[in-house]
Amino acid sequence: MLTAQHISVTLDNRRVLSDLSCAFSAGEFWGIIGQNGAGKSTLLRCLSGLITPDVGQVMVDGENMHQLDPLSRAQKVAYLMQEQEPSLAFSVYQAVEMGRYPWPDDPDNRHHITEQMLQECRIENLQNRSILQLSGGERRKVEIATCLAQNSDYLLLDEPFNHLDVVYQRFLVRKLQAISRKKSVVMVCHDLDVVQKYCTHVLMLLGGDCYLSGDSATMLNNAHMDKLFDEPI
Ligand SMILES: Nc1ncnc2c1ncn2[C@@H]1O[C@H](COP(=O)(O)OP(=O)(O)OP(=O)(O)O)[C@@H](O)[C@H]1O
Repeated sequence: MLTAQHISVTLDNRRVLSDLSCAFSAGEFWGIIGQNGAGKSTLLRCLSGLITPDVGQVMVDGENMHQLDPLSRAQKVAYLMQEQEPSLAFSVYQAVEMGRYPWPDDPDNRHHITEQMLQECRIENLQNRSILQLSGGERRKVEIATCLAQNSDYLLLDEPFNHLDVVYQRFLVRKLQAISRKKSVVMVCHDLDVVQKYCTHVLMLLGGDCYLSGDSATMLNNAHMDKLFDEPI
């Protein structure tokens, strides 16, 4: 289980998250929703171990996330950032292969998994291209394939559908749903229809120390939506 226990985060002297607790288990597909600036990405950064909360802790399978070495952490948790700007001219194949860095693969196995991921994510036609020369959607597909190649138990995805066409969005959400039957998938998503249709659980960040979480059937009602967005949607 991946848990945040009473975490508070301050950035630039502003309290962004306050006394937030949540828990994510295998077999669950979580949608994190909230207004712009509510702290969704900050929470994912905390859960991934990239930033340390001022108060509280993040635990993964009984261990303190911030006491794990980077490789052990990456074996547990894969994190797709909201936006990533590549600066080095790796090929698509090399970029996806890097997802395997936490694991001591032999070269054949690494090659096999990389090829498989390129195919599964429908990007084998891009494999020799430089990641610097891809369109926004193509690059997003590569970032997703890299994340999935990591094969971690917990997938943290910040707006994974950014830049993707509608067909690929539908393909991806179904893929994430299938993955979530064995692992834990936690995604920040602004598309409430997608969250309603596919997520088993929802975490709503309402600002300050106010948040709600539970199964999506209970959470996604009009009263909660009005609270979340301060006006009817
Ligand atoms: N590095 C930083 N330094 C200072 N403030 C930051 C930093 N990163 C984020 N913030 C602030 O923290 C708050 C939460 O940001 P965060 O990116 O977590 O929000 P979000 O809910 O993911 O928003 P969005 O839906 O717009 O992506 C915002 O007010 C933002 O301006």
